Amino acid sequence: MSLTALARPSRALRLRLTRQLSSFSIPVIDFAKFRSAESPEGRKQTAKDIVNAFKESGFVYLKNHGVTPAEVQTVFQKSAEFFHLPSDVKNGLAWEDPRSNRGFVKVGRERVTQATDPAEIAALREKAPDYKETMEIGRDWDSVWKNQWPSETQAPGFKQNMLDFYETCHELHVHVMRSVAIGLDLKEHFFDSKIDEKCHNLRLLSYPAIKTSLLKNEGQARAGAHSDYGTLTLLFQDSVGGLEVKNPHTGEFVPATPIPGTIVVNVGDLLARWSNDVLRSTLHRVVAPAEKISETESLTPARQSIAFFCNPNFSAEVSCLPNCGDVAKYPPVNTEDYIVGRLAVTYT
Ligand SMILES: O=C(O)CCC(=O)C(=O)O
Ligand SMILES: [Fe+2]
Repeated sequence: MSLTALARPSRALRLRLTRQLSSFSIPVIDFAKFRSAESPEGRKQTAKDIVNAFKESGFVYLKNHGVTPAEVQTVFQKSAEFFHLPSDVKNGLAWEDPRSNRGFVKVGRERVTQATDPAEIAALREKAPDYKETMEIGRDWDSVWKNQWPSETQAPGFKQNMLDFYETCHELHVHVMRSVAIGLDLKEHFFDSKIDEKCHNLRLLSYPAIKTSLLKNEGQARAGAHSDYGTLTLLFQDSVGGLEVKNPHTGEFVPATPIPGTIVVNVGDLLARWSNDVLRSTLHRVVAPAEKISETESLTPARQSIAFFCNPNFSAEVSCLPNCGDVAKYPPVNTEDYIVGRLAVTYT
């Protein structure tokens, strides 16, 4: 056999590799098979499917997840009402501190990115801020940090709905983390005591309508390419579209098209680190939706989404999990130090 033949993979192998690289997909997983626990085999298989998807793309769509359509609809409605409040009311509830990470963030204050140099991030924010408004909500009983609620007259029912939704999302996080534990051949309840203090962040997002041409400037997007920071993100999107996920093999961004009734669930950086990069925290961004709106100057329609960023307990130390390789790639890190550090550089 010639040396060239040795160095060059066979045509069949090349074809197989090309197919693997281009077959990046975000699977739809029926979570009822896990949550309703009808058969142990069904649960185990679902857990394996979720973990395999988290290894491959870092993203899944969950259907039959247990969060009712009525609850999601109400939260979208209350969120829309909130963003319609006058600017001075919203600005009176302004986000102030990464340690609190609560309150209203107006267009231009955040620039999510993978850059780590504060000067570089500040320059990016100046040139191409994220074109979105958000409202950040944390656990409501924190002894130090307080949520920035609008009054009941300004936003009737807002607070209670958000608090209920916070609990619902926390519960779902516990179930999905149990599936991750099983999928990684850990004990089902391995994560329970490390994620029970509800140190999460409920983020309401509103992307105003914008001339599509403005989103075409270099580096500009509704939300720039970034990864999330915690364990998992539960993302509820409306039907507008625009979320894209980066295929780690090809560098291409692939649309995560909205599928009614599903939740997009993705792995965050802390879970990737916990798993020694066995699970993948994948870059994603929000751009103008794929379809062209009109021939001349097109307007990208307003979009709403709701992200629930799940975190380990802030006191939890994140260090290489069992069954995730012999050599830890990262030193242990304290959850709060890590999350607050990441938040501190993305906001102005
Ligand atoms: O709005 C979306 O679809 C995604 C938002 C997002 O990725 C984020 O806020 O981290
Ligand atoms: Fe994100």
